Amino acid sequence: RTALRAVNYHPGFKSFVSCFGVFGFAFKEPRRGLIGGSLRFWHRKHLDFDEAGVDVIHHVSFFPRVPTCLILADPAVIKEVTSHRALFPKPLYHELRLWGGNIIASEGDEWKRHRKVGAPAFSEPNNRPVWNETVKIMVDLFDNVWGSQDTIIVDHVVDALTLPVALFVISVAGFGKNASWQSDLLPPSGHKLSFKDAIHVVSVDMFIQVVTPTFLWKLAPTKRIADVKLGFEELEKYMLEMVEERRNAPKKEERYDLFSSLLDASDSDADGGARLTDRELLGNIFIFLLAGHETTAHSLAFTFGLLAMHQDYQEKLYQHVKSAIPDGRLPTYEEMNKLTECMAVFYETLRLFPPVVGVPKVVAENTTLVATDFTGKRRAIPVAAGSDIHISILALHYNPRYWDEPHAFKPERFHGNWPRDASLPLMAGPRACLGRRFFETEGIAILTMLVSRYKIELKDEPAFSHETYEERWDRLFTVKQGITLA
Ligand code: HEM
Repeated sequence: RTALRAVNYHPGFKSFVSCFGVFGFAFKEPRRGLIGGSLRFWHRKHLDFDEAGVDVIHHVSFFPRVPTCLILADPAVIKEVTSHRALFPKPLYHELRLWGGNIIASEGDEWKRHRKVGAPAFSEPNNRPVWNETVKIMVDLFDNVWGSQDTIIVDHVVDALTLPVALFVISVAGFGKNASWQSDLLPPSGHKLSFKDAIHVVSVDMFIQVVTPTFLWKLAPTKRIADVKLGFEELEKYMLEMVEERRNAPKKEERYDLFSSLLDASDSDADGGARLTDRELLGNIFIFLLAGHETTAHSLAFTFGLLAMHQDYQEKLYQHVKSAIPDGRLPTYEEMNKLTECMAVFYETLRLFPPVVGVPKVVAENTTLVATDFTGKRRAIPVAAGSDIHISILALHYNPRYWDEPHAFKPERFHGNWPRDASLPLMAGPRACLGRRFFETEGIAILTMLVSRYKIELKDEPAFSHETYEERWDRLFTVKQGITLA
């Protein structure tokens, strides 16, 4: 009652266990009144807001504590929150400080220092190498793995295709770590896991490390804990090897990639500029590797699924790619801006399946947010210092006030004029995604190359031959919610 009074009895929903944080992830499926469930937003999309008649609602829960959380799907209110970083900072994301402080899991001056080190590597001159490396990785896949086969059957699109591609691209373009389909999918000597498997285990199961007490972690009494522990140990070993290899490499040329910026900042002889400790160096290597491939891999997988379900659109995309790059040669970085249809397909995929479904903020000082309800009335919602805010990217992307037929796949809506403030898969304001252009560059290169050579279809399986379109959609797009929507 106190929590409800604090928000002027503004509409919303309550549950015993919160939808957010570690418990939201532990109990994912919502149960009426009892469990909030992190998947609530996936199931409900914009429905809670439709029922409330306004695009700002509250969530009150009792466990693990009694926070008042405002959930936002209103572009104007979201803009207000994302553009005032000091008034609405990010929580610290302790779960993501596994090796040390880093650019994603930090705030204030600490974040400024990390951003100063990382940002230059994402400026325009570094996009061309991202494109060129992506093209090389795709050519290696086509020529040396898929070869002359007419039909390639991929049983698990993320594991076998999009995850390795995205990991290879960030490894090579961000860290100068050479990648090849022949060697990188198996553990090299001295390792028990491949680099891909080590980072995958950690990204999927990092919460196990967070919730396991230290003595149990050391003992690793169950197979699950032992597997995750091995993943952590192996990933740390890979990261330390990368650091050592680059530090000991003869200086043949000046490099300006992300890894160089991070290493320079952690060099004890470095004078001036932003500095990183050794733990922060590992913290950032981990977070850039993670942020640089996990979201991209799942977005590409959803894109291929959507194109497989919409053959008409895939044909349109194919014709577009053929007219932009007519003679079947490899696409060049200069041609990227011509590939507008690929971009529209990505934006629409990210609208329907935003990898980051919501972004948390906290309220630093007592303030008031003003939302306009569906009858046009302005409502002032008081928010006390210490309250939580959750920007629901999912609800925003399915908001029928901004998107016509929000559940339909219609990439054409991203040509011409579209409501930019209602599409925020990469967030906005000073804490917006640093890798936006990196993702767009690698994504367009991958999509262009794949659709120009292959037609993406769902595998014919007799067990599913009588499925309706809706049943097929549900089977194909059953989501899992880890650190990203998968
Ligand atoms: C589909 C692809 C991607 C999506 C949907 C995405 C989404 C996001 C979102 C929503 C945030 C804000 C998170 C928050 O405030 O809690 C973010 C931050 C960030 N992303 Fe991405 N991202 C993508 C790709 C990438 C790539 C490829 C990289 C690096 C190569 C990257 C690096 C980062 C970094 C460093 C931040 C933190 C920025 C800061 O706080 O200063 N992201 N991303």
